Amino acid sequence: MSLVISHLARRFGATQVLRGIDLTVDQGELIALLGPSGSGKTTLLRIIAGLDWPDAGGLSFDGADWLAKSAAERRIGFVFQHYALFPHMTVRDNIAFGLSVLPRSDRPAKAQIASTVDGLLSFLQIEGLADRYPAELSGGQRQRVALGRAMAINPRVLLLDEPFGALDAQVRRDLRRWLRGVHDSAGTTSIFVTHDQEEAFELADRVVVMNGGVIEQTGHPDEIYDHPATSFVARFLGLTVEVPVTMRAGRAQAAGIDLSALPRRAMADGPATLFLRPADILPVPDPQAPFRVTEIASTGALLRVVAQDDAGCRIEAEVPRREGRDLRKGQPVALRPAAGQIFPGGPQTAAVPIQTPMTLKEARP
Ligand SMILES: Nc1ncnc2c1ncn2[C@@H]1O[C@H](COP(=O)(O)OP(=O)(O)OP(=O)(O)O)[C@@H](O)[C@H]1O
Repeated sequence: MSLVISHLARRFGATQVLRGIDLTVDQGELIALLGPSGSGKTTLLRIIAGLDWPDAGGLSFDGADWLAKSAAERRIGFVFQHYALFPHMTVRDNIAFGLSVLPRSDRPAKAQIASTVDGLLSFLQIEGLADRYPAELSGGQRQRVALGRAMAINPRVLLLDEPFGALDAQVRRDLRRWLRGVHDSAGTTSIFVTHDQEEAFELADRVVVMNGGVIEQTGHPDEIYDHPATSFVARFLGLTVEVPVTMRAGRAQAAGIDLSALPRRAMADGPATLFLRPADILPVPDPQAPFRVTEIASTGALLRVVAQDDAGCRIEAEVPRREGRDLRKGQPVALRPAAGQIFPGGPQTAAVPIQTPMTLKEARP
């Protein structure tokens, strides 16, 4: 019972918001749509929900054409960022709502609805809130209730649009774990939208990274983290240090940076860009090195160390406090990246998606 999205396109006026989305979501999967603002995540979710229609492409569930079905016929559960609970109804009545407005022929008997709601209240660990009104709940409690309301109709697919976006960090973390548990026990197929990388990685079975209306990469969180497929994904996932390098006979070279540990790769000679995470760069005191420490600042457990060479190349590293205790401002340092990605092309062209990333971490020289 997969949800199959094929070549989906959507334009609003002159703006092409979705440019050919292909994605298959399997039964029971928890998928995160991750991407910056305006990348088309919500538009895709709304089309799946039946709240909007594409200009081209297909959408089917379990072989049935969903574009020919109304939102109600699709039986989708939807949770929005801003709690859409009915303020004049208790939690119990809010959760019962979806069932109590079904056509008479499909509507369960009152006692059946009450027992479904009791079951959900207990499953979602919100029994104590049953008789409260939304105004008497915290933000986190409201989102639990909103999920209860979405799940009451036993949805084929559960869609969550930044469900925790309006909540503070600690509540978000608690709710994430709670949602993952609920998802696993209920076995629902779920798709949630977020622009929070940590949230996507902690929650999802698979992460779909979107940018400018296309899918840049789909994969298990570890796969995306370790092997970003494009320079966009690399930047988005924190590989924010970009160093121009030259590829020669499969080796990356950059003045003053020790890339000797990097493996030989089957890449054409010429300019390329090395993408590094600040945490993967270790500055090591070395009197011969052309880089000098220009800034050291503590962020708590980590030291943020900036090193610069005479040519103006500026590289920022994050070093565990203990490993960086010998570093001093003005000191010459050699830079030794422990891991990184290389994409062909200089820094200007590195923004163009390239399909052949190079992983330095696991490859052998
Ligand atoms: N009904 C509409 N009419 C015109 N433009 C729209 C409409 N809905 C969305 N857009 C535009 O489509 C683009 C994608 O919007 P969408 O909400 O899908 O992005 P998003 O990735 O969910 O962003 P965010 O994280 O900010 O919610 C934006 O440029 C937005 O302004």
